[in-house]
Parts: sequence; C-alpha cells; structure tokens
Amino acid sequence: MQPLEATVTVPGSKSLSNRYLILAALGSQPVRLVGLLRSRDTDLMMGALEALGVHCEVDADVETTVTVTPPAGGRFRGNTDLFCGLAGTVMRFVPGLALFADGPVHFDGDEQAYARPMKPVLDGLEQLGATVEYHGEIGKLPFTITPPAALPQTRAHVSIDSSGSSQFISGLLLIGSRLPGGLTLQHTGEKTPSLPHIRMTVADVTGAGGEVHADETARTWTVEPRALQLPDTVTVEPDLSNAAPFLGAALIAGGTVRVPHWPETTTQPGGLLPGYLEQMGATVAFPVIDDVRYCEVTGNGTVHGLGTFDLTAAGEIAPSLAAVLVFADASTDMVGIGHLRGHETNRLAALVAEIARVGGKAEELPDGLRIEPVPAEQLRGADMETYADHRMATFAAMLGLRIVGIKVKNVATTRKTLPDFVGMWNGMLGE
Ligand SMILES: O=C(O)C1=C[C@@H](OP(=O)(O)O)[C@@H](O)[C@H](O)C1
Ligand SMILES: C=C(OP(=O)(O)O)C(=O)O
Repeated sequence: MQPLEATVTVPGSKSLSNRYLILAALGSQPVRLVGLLRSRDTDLMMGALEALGVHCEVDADVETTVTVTPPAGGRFRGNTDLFCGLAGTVMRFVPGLALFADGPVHFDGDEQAYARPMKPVLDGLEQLGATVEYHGEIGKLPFTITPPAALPQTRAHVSIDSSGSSQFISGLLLIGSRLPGGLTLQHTGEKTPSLPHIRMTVADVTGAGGEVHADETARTWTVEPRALQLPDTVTVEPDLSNAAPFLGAALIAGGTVRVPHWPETTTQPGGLLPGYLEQMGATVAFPVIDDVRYCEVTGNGTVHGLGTFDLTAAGEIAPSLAAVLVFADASTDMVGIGHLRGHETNRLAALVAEIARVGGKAEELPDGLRIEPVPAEQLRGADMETYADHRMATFAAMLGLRIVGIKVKNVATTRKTLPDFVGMWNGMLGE
C-alpha cells in the first residue's frame, strides 16, 4: 500500500463531553457545550439526563453545540427509567445524580453491559444513604437506586475498592460537592487504573467552582461542599484516544498522519499517545499552521517492540497500541491493564483471539497482554470479530492496513464514540 499522507479531524472527547454534561446538569444556570461529541455514548448520557428532568437542547444548525439546562432547584426527577447502553461513563457517572432525585431511579443497559463491574460506585452511594436494589446479578446492571430521605449533613466518608475502574472514583467525585458536608473518598485497592481520568474529573469539578484535594499516594480525595457552575460556554477538546487508530496507522502503513487542534496541555490520557508512538519508532512533531496546532506522526514501516510497557495510566488506548505492536520487531508486555477484562468486552481475551485469528502471537498475562513478533508471511486476512466493542473494530481496521483480506464485522459498533469512523478511515486512505 502507498504511504499515508492524511489529515484527520477527530470529534470531541467522550470523557470530557460526558463529564461536562454531568457538571452542567449539577449547576443552576444553562451551559452551552461547543464541540460536544455526538455519538452513542453521549446521546445515551443526554437521554439519561433528560429522563432526570435536565434539558439538553441541540443547536438547530450545529449538532455538536448543545445547551444544557439543569432542573429548577437542582432536584432531579425520580420515578424514572434510564438506559446506559454499554457506556461506562453513563452507568458509573449518572447513579450519583440519583442521590438528588425526588424518587427511585431505575437503570438498565445493553445485555452485554450486565457483565461490567458496577458495585463499588453503588456501594459508595449506599454509604451515602441510598438504597440499591439489584434486579439481576448483585453488583451489576439492571438496578434501582432509591435516594436517601436526607443527605448526610456532616462530611461523608466513603470507602471503596476502585481497582476495577477509575470511573467508580470519578462518579463519586463528580457529585461530592453537592453533599452538604462534602465528601472524603478512600480507595482501598492496591492500584489505581487510569489516574489521568481521575485527574480530569478533579480538574473539571474545579473548573465548575468545586474544590477537591487529592492525595494520590494515600489514595484519598476530599471534596468540599460547593455550588457547582460551569462557565456559560465550554469548548470540548478533540478525543485524543480516538486519534490513536489514525496516528497509529502511520506506523503500520508508513507515511504521515496529522490530527488538528491537538491541545498543548490536556487532562486526557490520549496526551500520552505521541510519546508512546515515538517509543515505537515514529517521528512526532507538533507543527502550528494558521494558528492550528497539529500532532503529526510519521512512520517508516518499522515498529519497535517495547519490552515491558506499563499502560496503567491509559488502558483505553491498549487496543490501538496492540494493533501497532502486532507488526513490531520485538515482543511487548503491556502491563497494568488487567481491568480491561471489564471493559466493553473482555478486551484481553478478545485481543488474544483476534491476533491469533490473523496468525499473530499474543497471550494473556495476569495483568495484561504479551504480543510477540511473527514473520510477515505468517499473517493472513480473516473476518474479524468485534464483540460490540468500538475499540476492537478500530483495532481490526488497523490490522487491515498491512494484512490483505481483513474484514471487520459490525464496524457500526464504532458509533459508540466515533459516529463516522468509516468515513474518516476511508478519507485517511484517500478513498
Ligand atoms: O472516566 C472516563 O472517562 C474513562 C475512564 C477509563 O475507564 P477505566 O478506568 O475503567 O479504564 C477509560 O478506559 C474509559 O474509556 C473512560
Ligand atoms: C473503556 C471504554 O469505555 P467506557 O467509557 O464504556 O468504559 C473505552 O472507550 O475504551
């Protein structure tokens, strides 16, 4: 195939979009969100907020501009049903709002979501006085949250094990400011996955007027009671994790891929991506053209294996990095990502199965994934399973850059966070 020469614009960050939607709902004045991601996960978030009495108005001309108006008096509507799909940010961030509802809130999701861990965040809400009734397996969707008759009036102390997902901590930090005495949150687990995502939550709560003290070594976060209000207008950064399949493509296919509006500083873990790709052999630059800052990644067809590679901070981009590493000259142990077994699908098992399907070599580690090099002639095309997982679909498309005959089943699953993945991919390939 020809070396790539492409500029790819990626839509707004899922993680920032869904945090801003929650924080806007927790305020008292309308907030205009500009550059909001419009995809399945953010539409599910808006649907859940609407069910709670929040008004989300999509601009008639620009569908990525949405004005969020919180309910009068800050009281969410109870006796309502919410649907979370397969969205971790919806199923772990919205339950906290149920504390401030005027009746029980019922949560459901895709059947596949019934496998995702939920219990720590719900245990946290029970420690704050809510009642949780599980309708299926204990600790999983579907469930009903009944708000407490009265919220704790003094500082609330909540203790949970968040080693299964950073989103349990984020979900509680997002609502901590609303508790009359504030919140002290203790994470009892040994490891904290996706710390940048927790720092993002702290930064966004602070940006809405909150006050959070983080002691990451003691794994304790203290949230002061504050009235939250985001600024009138908030602009969402592009999704840097969703840039990974495109920037990674430059290493697999060779050539150059640029992503515009790359922020100089960011709370997104995708900010670590250029450095990771550089370690794998890419040349990375950040040119500014007509006041727009780009991340520009150039590959020459060689990919270096990384030995032991700790991805605890950014497990979300593991599938994209795995696709690049299938073509590496040495093996890589991606570690610190055991919790990917509870993502959209068991991603460690899925990646091992799909790498084997094309003739590659990978195995699960207790805490991650080992990918070993195989001779190019051993790799062969196949119909790739995607497990209703957007990142398994983009992973498979990436393999197709170097392996002839790859077909991606149910590529539409990329709608979870990228509404037009196919158009973007074809655009990058010049098709
Ligand atoms: O808070 C967030 O926006 C996210 C946190 C991470 O979750 P985990 O800590 O469960 O990996 C990440 O993988 C997910 O895509 C988004
Ligand atoms: C883990 C992910 O999503 P979720 O927000 O559903 O947890 C992801 O997008 O890689």
